[in-house]
Amino acid sequence: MADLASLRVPFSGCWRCRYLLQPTGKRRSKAVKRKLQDAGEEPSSKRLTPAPVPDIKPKPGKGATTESSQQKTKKKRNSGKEKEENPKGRSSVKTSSLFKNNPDIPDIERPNVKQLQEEVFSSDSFADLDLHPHLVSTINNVLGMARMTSVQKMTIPALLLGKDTMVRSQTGSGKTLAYGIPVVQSLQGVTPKIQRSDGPYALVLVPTRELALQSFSTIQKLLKPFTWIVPGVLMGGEKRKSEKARLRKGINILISTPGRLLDHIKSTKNIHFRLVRWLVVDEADRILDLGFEKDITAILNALNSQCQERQNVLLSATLNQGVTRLADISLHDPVSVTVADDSPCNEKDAVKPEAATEEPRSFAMPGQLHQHAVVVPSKLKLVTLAAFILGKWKCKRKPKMIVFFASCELVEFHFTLFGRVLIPQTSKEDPALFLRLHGNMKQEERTEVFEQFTQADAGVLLCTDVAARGLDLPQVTWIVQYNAPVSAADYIHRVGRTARLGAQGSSLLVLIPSEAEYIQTLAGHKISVSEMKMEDVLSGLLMEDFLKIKRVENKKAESSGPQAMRERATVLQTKFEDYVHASPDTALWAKKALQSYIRSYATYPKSMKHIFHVRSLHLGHVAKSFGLRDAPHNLSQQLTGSLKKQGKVKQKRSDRQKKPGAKQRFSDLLRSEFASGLSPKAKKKLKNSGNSEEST
Ligand SMILES: Nc1ncnc2c1ncn2[C@@H]1O[C@H](COP(=O)(O)OP(=O)(O)OP(=O)(O)O)[C@@H](O)[C@H]1O
Repeated sequence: MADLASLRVPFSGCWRCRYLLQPTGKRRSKAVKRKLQDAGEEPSSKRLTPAPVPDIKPKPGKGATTESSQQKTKKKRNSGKEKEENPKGRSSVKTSSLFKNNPDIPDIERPNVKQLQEEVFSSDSFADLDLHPHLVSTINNVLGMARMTSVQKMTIPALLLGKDTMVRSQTGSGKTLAYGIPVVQSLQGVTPKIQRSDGPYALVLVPTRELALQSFSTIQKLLKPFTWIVPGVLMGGEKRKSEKARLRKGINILISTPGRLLDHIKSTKNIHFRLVRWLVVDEADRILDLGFEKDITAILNALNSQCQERQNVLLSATLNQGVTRLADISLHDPVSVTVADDSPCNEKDAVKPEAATEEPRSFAMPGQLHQHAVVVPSKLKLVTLAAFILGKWKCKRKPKMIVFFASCELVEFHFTLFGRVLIPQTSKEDPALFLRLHGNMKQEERTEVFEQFTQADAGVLLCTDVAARGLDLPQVTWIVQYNAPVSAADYIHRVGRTARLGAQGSSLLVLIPSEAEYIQTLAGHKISVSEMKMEDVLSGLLMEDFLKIKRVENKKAESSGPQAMRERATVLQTKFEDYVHASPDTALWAKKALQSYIRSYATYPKSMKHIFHVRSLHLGHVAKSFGLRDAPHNLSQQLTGSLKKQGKVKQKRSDRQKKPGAKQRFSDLLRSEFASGLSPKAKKKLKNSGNSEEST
């Protein structure tokens, strides 16, 4: 695949079981349901006349030949696929219906919850604090800030008193300065004056490289009048050698990701923590969770063995009382700063062991954030996302949008697919910035993309959760979650990339019908999401001329309304499918992306499996959202094969004999996917009824 990094692109419980186990005709819930088909149209499963389809020529080449032979075989057994005779009498399109045999979309009622709100700004100015006048003037003149935010007003005095502090306040409320200002204020007053060669006085841990760079930049600005204090950043992906050299020269405020810091602790002689007075753990719930446990324990051991007296600060928008459980952080008589508190705990509870397991029920959400969810059948997911992006790009004010995916592979797939399929169709005069960011990219590229998106007025950033925490990307207008997050906390951090510091922002969560219950889960955390109708998103396609169907002159009137919208969605889907099936390589590439999706789906925590379970997925339908015309039949082998390659399914022979291993489990999982939960008997019945999986 060509590297497209720099492309500029112009431009629910039992219900689920019923859907999987019953033929389409019987999929009729008693609950009030909305149909995809509008009232004027015959029910999809009964429609006999083929729907009008676009005039798209198959791509030439090997893949096209393969595809057409596949299609020939399909024709015999397939009653559900649409085809159309073009004027010359040739069958031109072979796209299965996007709008047939989909599960019903459950009605979503906006949950009646009152979100926790914070007052973002206080009425106090930085000059009201007992800060060095040069620091105040730097805040006022270099950073351009006069008033403190609420979290700053509450946190800075506590930290200036030397207290250990746990800080929770909503995303985009100014927590970086809430710790940055007291650190700088205290270090500028150290006598004798700090020397570069002294090494670290403050250690700031953050979860990602981009956040490390961002926090470094803020601290650097604050240090403008105090040139003798040297800040520095360590992060994976950079040359170790140059970092070692910088460490040797001396860094007084050290900002690092845990992994990289541990790397240096193990391998760099010149790193010591003898003078450390501050330990700041930003996004502490993330850093102190299981993923970083080993690293963080080793770092804290190194710290504890060298410095006894230090002030500890933990911060996050989703800080919970359990964060100190996994790490040996001995907070001494800590102050708990919570700007909007809904938890039953009071300040003292913050350190009580029994309170440590308690998850706050809810977290504050930005007041100007408008949250939406759209429920879309799997088959229509891809076109809906494309329609949403295209629709927003047509608006007068171009969007600055972040789209979250579950894995690096998914980001790469959609980045390339959208780039290749949408670029040639959109205006050259109005090119959109289309970027991607994920953990498998080289650091230079990550930094470049981060800076490019930061500076852009408009653009679409496709990314993983690497961009979910802490990043302060200015003027982001839309957050799209194409794959649901694994926790409410992750949801909050993702949407928190917009509507920062009182600004307006919107978010869209894309769910398939079996995931609709997730909206109630969010409501349990006092997160209120309103429904956006799929049809409204798809109707944006009516503005796209490149999706217009070329009709035979005088033969048929231009369709309008829902019918036209469906036709255009089908044209767009066909374009994606044509690209994916243009060669065996692209088809394999799409299958791998599909594998990645299924793998990521299997990683939802146990507590969420009733909503997100691979068995709820209909592989044939999901395949469509990867531009694949049918469910790949060798996916199981490919998946286990690739896992084996990665060494993830290595087992001793004796173990394999004892119990089914990862390979077997994955294989079972996917076999159930192929069967969509159907026993061979039920499958036969379904086939006889004319609703075989292949026809969906
Ligand atoms: N007192 C202030 N006045 C004006 N702007 C401020 C003030 N304090 C911080 N900001 C700005 O607000 C934005 C958000 O700040 P910051 O990134 O520190 O938020 P955060 O609370 O750490 O967010 P998250 O929880 O997402 O990490 C930044 O652009 C920052 O420069």
